[in-house]
Amino acid sequence: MCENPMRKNRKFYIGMILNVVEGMLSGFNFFLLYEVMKMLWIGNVNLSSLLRLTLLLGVIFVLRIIVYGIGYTESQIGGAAVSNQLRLFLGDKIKKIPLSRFTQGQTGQYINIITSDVNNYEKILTHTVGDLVKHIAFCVMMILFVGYIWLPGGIILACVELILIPFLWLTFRVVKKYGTEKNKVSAETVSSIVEYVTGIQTFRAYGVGGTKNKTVTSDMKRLSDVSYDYEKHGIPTNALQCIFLWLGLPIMVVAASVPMLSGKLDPVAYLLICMLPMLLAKLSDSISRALMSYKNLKISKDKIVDIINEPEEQGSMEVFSTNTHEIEFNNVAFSYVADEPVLQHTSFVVPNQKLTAIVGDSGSGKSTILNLIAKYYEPNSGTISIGGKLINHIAAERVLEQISMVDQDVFLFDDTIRENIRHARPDATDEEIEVACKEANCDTFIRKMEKGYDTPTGENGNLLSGGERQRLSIARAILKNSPILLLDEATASLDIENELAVKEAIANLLKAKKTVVMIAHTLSIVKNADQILVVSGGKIAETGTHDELLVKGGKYAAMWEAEQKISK
Ligand SMILES: Nc1ncnc2c1ncn2[C@@H]1O[C@H](COP(=O)(O)OP(=O)(O)OP(=O)(O)O)[C@@H](O)[C@H]1O
Repeated sequence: MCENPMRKNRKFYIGMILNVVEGMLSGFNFFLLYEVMKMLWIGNVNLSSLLRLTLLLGVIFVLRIIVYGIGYTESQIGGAAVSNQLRLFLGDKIKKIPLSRFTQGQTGQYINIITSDVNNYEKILTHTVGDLVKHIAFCVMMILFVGYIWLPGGIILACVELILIPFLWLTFRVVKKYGTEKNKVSAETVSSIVEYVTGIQTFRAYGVGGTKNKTVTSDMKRLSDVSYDYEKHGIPTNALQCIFLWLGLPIMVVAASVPMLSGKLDPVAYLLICMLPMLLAKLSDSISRALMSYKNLKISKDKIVDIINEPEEQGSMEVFSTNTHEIEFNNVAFSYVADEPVLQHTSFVVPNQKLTAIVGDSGSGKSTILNLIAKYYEPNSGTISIGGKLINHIAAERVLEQISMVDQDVFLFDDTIRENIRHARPDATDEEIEVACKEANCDTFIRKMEKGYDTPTGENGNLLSGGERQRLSIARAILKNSPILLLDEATASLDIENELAVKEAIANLLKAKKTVVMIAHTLSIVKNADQILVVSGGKIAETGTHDELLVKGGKYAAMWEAEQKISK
């Protein structure tokens, strides 16, 4: 991966140089036009010199087409290559940003930056900058031409151009203030739209879809308000700027009339230099618009730079391997949100190749413990070690190589069943995938499907039932065959048939000798665990086997009793 993903390439610079050349060639036409008009005015029309000038105009025209064609193609290819390299970089970068960033309402911002901001940046490279340098080159040629035929006229035009500076400064202030706000609100709107589309089923079920969805509608209203504000504050400056730029015309008409009347300026030159302020005003307007959109698009560039500079997950990328795989929490404290502790002074040991179950009230921090083992998050204090080695200095990617995770939210890619399972071990053969599926109790339902293992799962597996998705994730864990297994048992929401199939699949998964940490939502499933941790109030309240905990008569015993009453 390149060091600076926004680095421009040779093609881009060639495109820019050719844009300047094209602008200058356009301006060169004035010199030739002037000569033709002079010839006509004097009445000294000579066929050979007329043909010579026409030929020159033709050559310039052809040259312009060639330069434009090559310049346009080069800047398009160059700009697109830069944005492509940028997209690949950002895709890789997202992988390294700590997971906690994605749970702080930043998802919409990331989506907005990677999609629309990168598109905007591509537009700067492929269009805005090219148009800008071309217009500026044309403008300079026009001023030089007027200066060539009447020096004070060139100075007048250059001064009129300088009027642009204070107006551009004012416009940039508006763009900075309202453009940045618009970009921020736009990112928030994307977040709420993503949430809306993801949860459309729930929204419909509760009749809060469409305009009744307050979050989406209020975000859209805010976006429309901030867009309006942005335009509203830009219009007066633009209008004033246009008026001042057009002042060049009367000034030139009056100023140039003096040398024209005294015979120092020929009427053809007078006519031409009186017409050019109009063209210059139009051109200056285009320059100002291009600069404004450059400034606007630069907001997108700054947002991309923010992602590029985001701190990455730290940790050694060296292979993480240990002889044993016991897991130890030593005085761990953790909170998702500052000052709202989820775990405090949490210490326990998960023995090597034994089954440890975690039970506790909803929201007590069970899943958080698994998230910390998998290094999805870092503890605020305390240490976590695997096989006697601290994991805080190891890259999450390396730790995760030792872990298989089966949890309640099964994520499936919009791909075939076979390829979805292969993600667990990319070099697995088709036979190995099928063996894993048999163990995970999914081979039968897969084979019943028309395309078998080549059946698409749909976006996030929406063509499969909850139980089928769970079993596919168990198949992934079996295929990965890693020494540590983190399991969030969640069969409560399944129908009886699926529940039995998933439970059988889990039993098969547990047959292999592994260090297993399993969150159990029903206690009957953990009766035979080697160790049970009871989480309560952000701490490990009790530890022991099922029998030991019943004898203790504490929280576990009370939970067991309650469950027995319900199941009677
Ligand atoms: N990403 C997050 N951002 C902020 N708070 C979170 C996040 N995830 C969980 N929490 C909070 O942390 C606490 C512990 O959550 P956790 O998911 O670990 O509980 P749990 O015991 O696994 O619950 P359950 O049994 O219901 O799945 C809860 O109060 C929850 O609201």
